[in-house]
Amino acid sequence: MSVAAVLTAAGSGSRLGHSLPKALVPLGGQSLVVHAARNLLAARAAGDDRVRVLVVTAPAFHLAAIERELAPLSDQVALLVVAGGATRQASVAAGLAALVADPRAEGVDVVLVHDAARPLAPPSLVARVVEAVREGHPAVVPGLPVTDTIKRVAPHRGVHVEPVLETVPRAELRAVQTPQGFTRELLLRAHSAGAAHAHDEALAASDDAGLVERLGEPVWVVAGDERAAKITTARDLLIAALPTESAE
Ligand SMILES: Nc1ccn([C@@H]2O[C@H](COP(=O)(O)OP(=O)(O)OP(=O)(O)O)[C@@H](O)[C@H]2O)c(=O)n1
Ligand SMILES: C[C@](O)(CO)[C@H](O)COP(=O)(O)O
Repeated sequence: MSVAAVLTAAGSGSRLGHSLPKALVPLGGQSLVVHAARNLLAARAAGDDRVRVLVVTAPAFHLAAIERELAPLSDQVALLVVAGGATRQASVAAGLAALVADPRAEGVDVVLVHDAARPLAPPSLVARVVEAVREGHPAVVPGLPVTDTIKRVAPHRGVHVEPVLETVPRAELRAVQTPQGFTRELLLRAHSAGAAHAHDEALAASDDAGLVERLGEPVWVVAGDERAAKITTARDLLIAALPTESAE
């Protein structure tokens, strides 16, 4: 029994507007993908349960660069870098295909899926997700309560003033982060069932738990962590670079 992680790093980072693909953009002297990988590998769930196989999805033209970045970690973990796909879902599917084909993943029964775009997700969050899966929850996501009031609208193309349909009860909402954790069997089944839509951005699932929901299987939420914020824009990168009080 052991844990593997698929670390998605194949996005271009178009909204970040950097000359490098987002995963290779530096933050405090290390690239985002190295931060994310180090935090995954530092996590220790109960019983020294930790990530023993790491599959990283990379932009096809930057495979070698991502491999070079992560090479220093190869003495801590069985490491694989594979080309991603057209969508995040397709990239995760490519990572899972590489995982199941690798003999080093034979004993893996829990798989995490994590975004390099969330480089500062702390090891304690990773361990919390693994432990919730081990406790018998086959699909687990970290989530934070939302602090804004959320309204559902009726968007119409080309119309810049949108009518509100309703205010969604905020107490029921969670903003979901990564890493998300799954039993290997369930994650493979969810991706297999969703494969037909994986390459279409409009139809692909925006997270892996969404594919599990489409199967009709339950998904569970554990407490998220503000440090796991997603870096999407240049402003997010500036905020991530601010000193924090409680580095782990
Ligand atoms: N085809 C894709 C698209 C995204 N990702 C990964 O999925 C995570 C979340 O994606 P996002 O933050 O949207 O990253 P980008 O797609 O790179 O950003 P943008 O949409 O601004 O181009 C990131 O770690 C990204 O590298 C991926 O592996 N393969
Ligand atoms: C997986 C995710 O990070 C959970 O919040 C999010 O759905 C990724 O979305 P993106 O549009 O691919 O950044």
